[in-house]
Amino acid sequence: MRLHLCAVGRLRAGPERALVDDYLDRLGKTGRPLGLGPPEEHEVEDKRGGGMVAEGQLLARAVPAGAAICVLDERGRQMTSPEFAEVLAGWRDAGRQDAAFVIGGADGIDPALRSRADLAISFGRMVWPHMLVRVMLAEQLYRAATILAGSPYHRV
Ligand SMILES: C[S@@+](CC[C@H](N)C(=O)[O-])C[C@H]1O[C@@H](n2cnc3c(N)ncnc32)[C@H](O)[C@@H]1O
Repeated sequence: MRLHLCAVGRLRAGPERALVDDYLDRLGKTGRPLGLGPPEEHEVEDKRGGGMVAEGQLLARAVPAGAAICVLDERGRQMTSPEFAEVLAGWRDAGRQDAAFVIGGADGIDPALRSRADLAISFGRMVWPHMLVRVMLAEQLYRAATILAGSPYHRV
């Protein structure tokens, strides 16, 4: 199952870019024998000031047809890392070819796209900047792969 990180905004060179690259690289290596990955990033930018709706349309185009969709949203479900790993394994075992993880822009994720999501997850009730959410998502995807691989990276 390919993993797609679909996000508003370009992550330029800097600490967040370096962290995302590192976690996605590790995820690619750990996930391959598990049938997870390779991870791909899809960055979208609406230069016409169309706001959340225009961003939602660009994000929707970045989501592959038939993909399981998980939106990142502070109002979503808070889950443990092993629970998140189980969700991924469940989608993979159900034969999903793609899973897309969607991070919105300053105004959040358009309800039209949100309503198509299989899952909405929250990294807590506080709002985080989208670039930090991308780092946290990359880390949690890598962590999920290590949990499914039985590696000692994740400790309770
Ligand atoms: C700056 S936030 C926008 C918050 C916006 N006010 C809203 O209503 O969604 C940008 C994106 O980061 C993600 N995000 C921010 N905080 C989050 C959290 N606590 N949990 C999950 N995702 C979060 C969401 O995808 C959000 O669309």
